[in-house]
Amino acid sequence: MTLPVRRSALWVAEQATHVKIDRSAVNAAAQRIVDSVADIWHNAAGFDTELHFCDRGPLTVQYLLVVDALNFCFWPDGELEYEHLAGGIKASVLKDPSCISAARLAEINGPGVQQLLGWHRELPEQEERARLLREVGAGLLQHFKGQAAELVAAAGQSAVALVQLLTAHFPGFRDHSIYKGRQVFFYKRAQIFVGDVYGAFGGSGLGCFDDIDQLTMFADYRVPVVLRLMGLLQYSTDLQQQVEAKQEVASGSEAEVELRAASIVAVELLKDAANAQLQQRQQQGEQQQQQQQQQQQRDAASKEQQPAEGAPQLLSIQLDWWLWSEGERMRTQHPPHHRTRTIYY
Ligand SMILES: Nc1nc2c(c(CN[C@H]3C=C[C@H](O)[C@@H]3O)cn2[C@@H]2O[C@H](COP(=O)(O)O)[C@@H](O)[C@H]2O)c(=O)[nH]1
Repeated sequence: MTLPVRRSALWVAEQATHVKIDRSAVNAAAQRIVDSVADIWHNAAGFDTELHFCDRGPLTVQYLLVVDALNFCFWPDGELEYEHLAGGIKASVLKDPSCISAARLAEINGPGVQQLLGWHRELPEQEERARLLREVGAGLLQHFKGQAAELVAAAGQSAVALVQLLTAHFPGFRDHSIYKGRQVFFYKRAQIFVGDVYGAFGGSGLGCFDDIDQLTMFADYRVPVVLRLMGLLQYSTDLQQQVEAKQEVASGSEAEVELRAASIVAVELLKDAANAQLQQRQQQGEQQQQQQQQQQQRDAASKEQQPAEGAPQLLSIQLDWWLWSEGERMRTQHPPHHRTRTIYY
């Protein structure tokens, strides 16, 4: 089983006119990634357990589904960031774990969402966020005994199956567009939910997925900024002016779809180049070691050149977390991100 995300992103990138991928920048960018791979392993392995509620039990899964049902479009508030979403809901859960029960979610209203986050003013699209949470509560009650952990268990340790269950039962997660007459898929909040469960549980227990490598990066509005600064994405003059002037890029427009698709394809190219460089370093390291051994054992029978043990390979989601963290860290210095009013990212 595979997701339709990569394939449809490639199809868009091949004919994009508003956003181009500069393949000549891939190797240098991959070098930067490989030079900071220790940081990536730390970041990727270490899900941010300070920021998030993380007791490695079913309540953690419930919490992550609520976070990722609301994980979109903070920018109209100007002050609201992802950490306020994740941290605010964590504080509410610590005070009253039943606040995110399916029954409570199925009844929540706009002010109830603001209270769940502990935010000091009305949230952007507050009523829409309440509707999406009611949809999650009703869907969990109807299909999964009210438990997000049951939803994850129903996927049988398959990341792809979990994305399919989410998009089948919860319309708010069906992140797709129609581009030049064809349906193209991003599934950003569905995929990031799987990535978050994987990260929160350290890849074991409810976070164990045999096909986690099938997930793509999460097409948001933060990572494209970083990819463009690394020289991987080039915007048309019109799009560049629109983004820098903080003018909205309409949801479903060709430029918006191309921005998201090019981000997915660029991260795949970056991942493949970085993994090739990691493999090469591993082999060079082994060859140097072997030359030293052969130097010391001049008369020993020459050893069969063993193929390099598979160097640890980077996943798209690990690259995504690193790129996103870079974007978050530098967000006050970076140029503006594109602004699209959407429920998807
Ligand atoms: N591609 C990608 N996009 C991500 C995330 C996350 C949160 N990930 C954390 C969860 C577990 C780990 O600990 C990660 O650190 C949020 N977003 C998106 O960014 C935007 C928010 O930006 P700002 O307004 O600056 O907070 C918005 O579209 C939101 O949906 C990610 O990981 N990758």
